[in-house]
Amino acid sequence: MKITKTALDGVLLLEPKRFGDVRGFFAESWNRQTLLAQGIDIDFVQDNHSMSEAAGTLRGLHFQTPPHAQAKLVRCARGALFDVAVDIRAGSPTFGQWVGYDLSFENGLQLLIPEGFLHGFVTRQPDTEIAYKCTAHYAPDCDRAVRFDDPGIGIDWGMTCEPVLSDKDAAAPPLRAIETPFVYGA
Ligand SMILES: Cc1cn([C@H]2C[C@H](O)[C@@H](COP(=O)(O)OP(=O)(O)O[C@H]3O[C@H](C)C(=O)[C@H](O)[C@H]3O)O2)c(=O)[nH]c1=O
Repeated sequence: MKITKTALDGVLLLEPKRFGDVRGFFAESWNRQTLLAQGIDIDFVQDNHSMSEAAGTLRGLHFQTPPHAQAKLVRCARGALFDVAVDIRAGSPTFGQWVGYDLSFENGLQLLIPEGFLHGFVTRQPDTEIAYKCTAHYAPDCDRAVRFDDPGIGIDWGMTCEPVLSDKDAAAPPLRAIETPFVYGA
């Protein structure tokens, strides 16, 4: 498992080893001991899987508030997507800053996103499927959204057309308008 730090403290890019043979490949998409051996002590309670039919479908920017805040391990099970994390930890030197990575079935890359970050992605191919593990269960009352095109964050989604959005995401407020209950280093 190759692990690469990103510009946001705590957000990591993971590359599981693929064992190829005449049939295709095998990879461990998550192994608690493998990550623990590299100092990452994390366990998950829920797996999510969504499929987006159109290229240019954008889901996010989302997070859950404590006590149901979620860390996520994100991968692309089919197709390709651009995955984004935004630091919303009060006091963080990178508060409001973002990182984005191309995750695809082909490259097998994963993004590990701790609590205290917004998460969103835009698909690059039709029928793209995302699979991600969460450290806390879904809690609708704690589910929050921030608008994907918040000029205060300034994410370059690499889009050439208007995204396909849920009504919730289309109506999401800017980051400055919501309470961000996370503290850097807590
Ligand atoms: C997230 C979630 C949703 N749902 C139900 C609630 C709705 O009836 C339906 C669609 O939910 P939503 O529109 O919030 O789904 P996404 O827009 O894909 O949201 C997710 O996308 C971003 C990128 C994330 O990182 C979060 O996991 C999550 O916010 O699934 C559940 O039953 N359990 C869940 O954990």
